[in-house]
Amino acid sequence: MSSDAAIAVVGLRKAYGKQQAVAGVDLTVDKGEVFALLGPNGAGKTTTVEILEGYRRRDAGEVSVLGVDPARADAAWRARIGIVLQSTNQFDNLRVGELLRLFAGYYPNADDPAGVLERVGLADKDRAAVHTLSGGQRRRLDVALGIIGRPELLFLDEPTTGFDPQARREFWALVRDLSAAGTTILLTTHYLDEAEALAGRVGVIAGGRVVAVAPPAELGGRAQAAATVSWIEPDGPRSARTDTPTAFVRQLVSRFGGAEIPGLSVTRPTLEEIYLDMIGGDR
Ligand SMILES: Nc1ncnc2c1ncn2[C@@H]1O[C@H](COP(=O)(O)OP(=O)(O)OP(=O)(O)O)[C@@H](O)[C@H]1O
Repeated sequence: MSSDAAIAVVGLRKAYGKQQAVAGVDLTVDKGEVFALLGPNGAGKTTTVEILEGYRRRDAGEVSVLGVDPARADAAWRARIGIVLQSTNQFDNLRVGELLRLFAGYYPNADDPAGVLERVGLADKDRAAVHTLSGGQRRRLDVALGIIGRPELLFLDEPTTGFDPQARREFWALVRDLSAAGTTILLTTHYLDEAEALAGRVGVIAGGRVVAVAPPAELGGRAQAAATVSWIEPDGPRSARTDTPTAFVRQLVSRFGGAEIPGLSVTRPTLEEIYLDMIGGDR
């Protein structure tokens, strides 16, 4: 397996009784990459990620995470990865800053708790009890707990569920900062715009297998897909699908005598359309 890979998976399989949750996943995530795992409910994303995190045993396959098999990982390896877990209410009675300082104590090279609270937008909640946080604030605290140990590799499982639009944008900026600082990030999300905004590559899992891996702009031949040109004629709106939108628009321009073409737009299929096409057979 390549030494440049933060995560390398070959032939991963896991069944729960008769249910084959992961049916031969191959996956490589390079160091420094932001990789988004997409897939419908029940596709096998969480099972795959939990195996990578060392929380679940696999039935078969080779797995290397930061050069170590997570099934045999120790505390030193665990300190190098960060996991943003779904919230638990185990620490509800602690104060936000107190909880973060407690977690910082578990890591050999922890970040500054006050600085981390600032970065996740919770600086003013240092003394608030955890149970008083809103859903979105609680999720930001989960992120703070995931990054306090300065992880080399960060797992983010549906990190922005419950965020308002502004909080999502702020979170995206935080992910970009972490990425710019060299953190490798494996993200699972159901938000296609999130994958498109953050990920260098996306992998689509369906039926326990990776069915496609590509940069978001190229997934499923998106970059080459036919374009739709839309405009408005005096008697109503028109649209046309074409492989040569530039030539098509040139013709329109000459037909409109060089004047502005009302309502003109040229669009390609969205990532969501391509994705829904791709998983269509699995729903
Ligand atoms: N602990 C378990 N016991 C039995 N079956 C399980 C268990 N965990 C997951 N499964 C099954 O394995 C399959 C894959 O589940 P998994 O949670 O990995 O999917 P997912 O892609 O993360 O889905 P979602 O998007 O809904 O989170 C599903 O059919 C699920 O019902």
